[in-house]
Amino acid sequence: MGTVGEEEWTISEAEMNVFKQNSKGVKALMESGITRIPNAYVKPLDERPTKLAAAEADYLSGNEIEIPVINFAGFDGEGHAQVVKSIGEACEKWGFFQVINHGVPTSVIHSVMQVCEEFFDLPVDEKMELYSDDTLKPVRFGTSVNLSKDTVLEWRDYLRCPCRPLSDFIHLWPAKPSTFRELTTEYCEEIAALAKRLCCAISESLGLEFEYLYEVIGKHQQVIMANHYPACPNPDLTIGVSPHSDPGGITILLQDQVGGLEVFNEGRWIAVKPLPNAFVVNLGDQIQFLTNGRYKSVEHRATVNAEKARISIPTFFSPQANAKIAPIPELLGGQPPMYIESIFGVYLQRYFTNKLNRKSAVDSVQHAP
Ligand SMILES: O=C(O)CCC(=O)C(=O)O
Ligand SMILES: [Fe+2]
Repeated sequence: MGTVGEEEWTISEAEMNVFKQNSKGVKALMESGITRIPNAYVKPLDERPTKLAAAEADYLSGNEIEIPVINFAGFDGEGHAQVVKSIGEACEKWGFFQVINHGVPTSVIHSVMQVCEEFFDLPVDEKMELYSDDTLKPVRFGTSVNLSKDTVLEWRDYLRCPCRPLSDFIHLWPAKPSTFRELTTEYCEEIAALAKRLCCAISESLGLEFEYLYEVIGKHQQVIMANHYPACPNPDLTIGVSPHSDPGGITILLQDQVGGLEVFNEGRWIAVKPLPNAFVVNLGDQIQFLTNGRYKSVEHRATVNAEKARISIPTFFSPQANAKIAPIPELLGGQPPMYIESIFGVYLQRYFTNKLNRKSAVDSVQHAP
């Protein structure tokens, strides 16, 4: 271990080698002569993931606060109204929930997790064939968030694969592991079916036509990401993914059992406890705009871990690039719209060409008070 100080983190050569092995993107940067890497991951004090006192106290007392867990089994039967009600409450209070008994086969879940793990385990050179630091390139292997804007790097590598229309993208997906395309396609189809049902449930909870949000969000862009957070020599000084809200419509995230995802709620960071085979569902910025702020996109972040690498696999569902997004008139309830109309593709481009910065993108389309 190197010397860990409050403000500075000097690392030994051995640790340096860990950096190089762990982050393939960083390896590429170093080879290109960038020298700021040794301290590149050390966040300023106020951006380190120290939990706020209240949340710490809850952990210690065993009185853990948890995001809602929705049992989706009742959705197609007698429990329908109750499921819709619980989802509505979770969206309103949290913007985040976990879903169990969701109908996606366990075998499909295990296969995609495994094949993503195998992808990250491939030799560096093979992954580097897909490497790009251009955040507008659809299929890519990358590191951190936006290397042209990040002042401190984030401790993660990722693989991004758009899925719709599949024929436009599948040939660009990783060819190795050899089962990647087949298993990921199967997973994408299952997740798409779940996304449709969730969009319908959320629409119903708002009193909208059943397929309203499916039509605007659920049936258009679908992008699967696999995030890989290597074990980190000093997890308190850095972060896997900085606080942000997702820019799109809804996100359905699969995570392994390591843990690290945290949600900002009532001024505290709440850990999302991994549940086997469950999905974490969260609302993106477009839902906040469409509902005039009744349902909000919620900030979340991923912390890293000293012992274990972690994988999370979010799938993002978003409107068409040319969709005009504005508060739905029937949800205004006599209030003025809080957001100006925006074109989703323009919003997204702005989001991805800037540094991840909490909810600053949302502010950009907010009406002045
Ligand atoms: O790894 C996680 O749990 C969160 C990842 C995330 O928020 C994202 O990729 O947008
Ligand atoms: Fe996210």
